[in-house]
Amino acid sequence: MPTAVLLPYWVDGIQKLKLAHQGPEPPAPGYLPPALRKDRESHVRRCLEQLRSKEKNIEKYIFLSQLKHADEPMFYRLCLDHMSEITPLIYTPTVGDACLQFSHIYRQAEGLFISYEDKGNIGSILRSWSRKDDARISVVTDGSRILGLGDLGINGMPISIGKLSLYIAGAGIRPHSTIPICLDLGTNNQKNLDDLLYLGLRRTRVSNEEMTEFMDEFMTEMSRVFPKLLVQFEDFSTEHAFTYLERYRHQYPVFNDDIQGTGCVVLSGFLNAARLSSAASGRALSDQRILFLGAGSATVGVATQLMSFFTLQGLSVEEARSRIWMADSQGLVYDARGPMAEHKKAFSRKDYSGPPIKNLVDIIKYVMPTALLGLSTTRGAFNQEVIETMATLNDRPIIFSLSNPVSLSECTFEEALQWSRGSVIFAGGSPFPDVGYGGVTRHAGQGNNMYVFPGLGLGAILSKASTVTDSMVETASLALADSLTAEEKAEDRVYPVLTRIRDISAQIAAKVIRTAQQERVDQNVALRDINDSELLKFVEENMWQP
Ligand SMILES: NC(=O)C1=CN([C@@H]2O[C@H](COP(=O)(O)OP(=O)(O)OC[C@H]3O[C@@H](n4cnc5c(N)ncnc54)[C@H](O)[C@@H]3O)[C@@H](O)[C@H]2O)C=CC1
Ligand SMILES: CC(=O)C(=O)O
Ligand SMILES: [Mg+2]
Repeated sequence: MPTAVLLPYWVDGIQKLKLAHQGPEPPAPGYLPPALRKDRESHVRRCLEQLRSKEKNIEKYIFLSQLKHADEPMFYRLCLDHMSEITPLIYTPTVGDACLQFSHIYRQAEGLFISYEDKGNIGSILRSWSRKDDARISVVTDGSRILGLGDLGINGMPISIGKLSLYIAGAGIRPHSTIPICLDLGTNNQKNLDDLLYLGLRRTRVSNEEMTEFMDEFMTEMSRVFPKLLVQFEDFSTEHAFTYLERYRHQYPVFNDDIQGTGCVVLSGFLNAARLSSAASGRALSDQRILFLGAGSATVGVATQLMSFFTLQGLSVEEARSRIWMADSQGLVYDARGPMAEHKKAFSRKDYSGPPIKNLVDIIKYVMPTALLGLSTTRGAFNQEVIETMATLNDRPIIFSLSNPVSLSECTFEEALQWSRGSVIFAGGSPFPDVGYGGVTRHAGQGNNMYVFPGLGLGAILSKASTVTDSMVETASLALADSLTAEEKAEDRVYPVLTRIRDISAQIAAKVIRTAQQERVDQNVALRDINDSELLKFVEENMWQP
């Protein structure tokens, strides 16, 4: 089996990467201990035993990273066979710690680092990637807003790596088709700048103008060197997230995971939650009142997706907008409050002009929300009083505590259950363990974009979409919402169980391909002529198996 170990080497002072294969393919018998020559299955158990022997999650992360380098198929075999155990170790919450400690736990090259000092020369750095023709998807971060942890600079690389591992595990994207990229445009994180082991440029972030010049060169060269590449922007700080999505989305196949992926996954969970709450209250979907805590890129992405869905249900744009309220660190967002960032304006309330309402309980009493969605990076923001107030107002309050990692979640699943006396319909951004309540095992949904980006990406890649349209994103959301089984519905789940991710990704991908066709952005036109079941089969057959 080939393994994807990347070894750095230098030509004329420029670092390049080459794939090193560990031993011949397949390994010559002498390289393997006798028991392994016949029996690979026992090695699965051996790897699992080694993983489980580590006490700290960060040690498990390091072990898994090294396993991926040494024996990639085995790493993905473990991911697929033990999805619920491994995902929190390679993704949120552990990936948050891996980012915080990246410069200290760094062992070997993985992915591409492109720094501001490479400006003018970005094309040659990209051309040093050894599998250019295979490249299909890249996750690109500039490390400026990693999860809710803020500006981590080059230490953000594990987020690109972690997301791509989920593309491979969750949707069967071929490992050698993925390129994790971290852009180093400096960092304003003093702790990193003072850290002698910090691996990035030791400078504060470049200006907006300098960044835009850099990004223009980067995107131009990316499309030249990797003409078939889909780019996922990840964890850019708020304004840059919006700016670069808008700047490139009509020119290249790109999407922003935090804006569009999150919008997509939260709409999906919200639709299932609204169905459950309506069974208790009889309230129509269009009568839901949604309050967000946090008014950043993720919140605006979700609010935009909800609004678009409500208009499809027959509401006017203004009626749809009127169902949505936002609160940020200064309280309720409303026009009369004064100047505000551009991205908040579309959802700033025009129907309130009193004094600022800063306290969340007061905001809830004013808005009377049926759903409270947290994307505020503020642990404890949904305290007992907040949840009790929501439970007083609603038979089944919808409370999604979506900030990552767990240490920044607005509340835990257990808190939400206890304080609402079991009535809550809950999802968290990170995984929360099951909780026994009233003699029943309750399951927290994981409202995380990881449920949709693998399938959305696979659909875009297989259809060879020239752009990723809003309708493709919306299709992915509705496909996920529709994917609940009868058993999952009976268990009050708002997202499917994670172990079904491959099936779900296949369904999402097939529907995304159909939407790409309807919008005529598909370049793989041969897929237009096959029926739905053939299309699903085509998708499944194209999923890489470890
Ligand atoms: N579950 C998921 O799939 C996703 C979760 N997220 C999480 O959402 C969080 C926010 O992400 P972005 O919107 O991209 O960040 P952002 O930086 O654009 O926005 C953060 C917002 O939170 C507000 N905020 C900060 N402190 C607050 C407080 N004490 N009270 C009320 N609001 C406060 C800020 O004013 C800002 O509006 C992060 O923790 C991130 O990990 C982001 C994307 C996807
Ligand atoms: C999940 C994700 O994309 C985030 O927390 O930023
Ligand atoms: Mg993100």
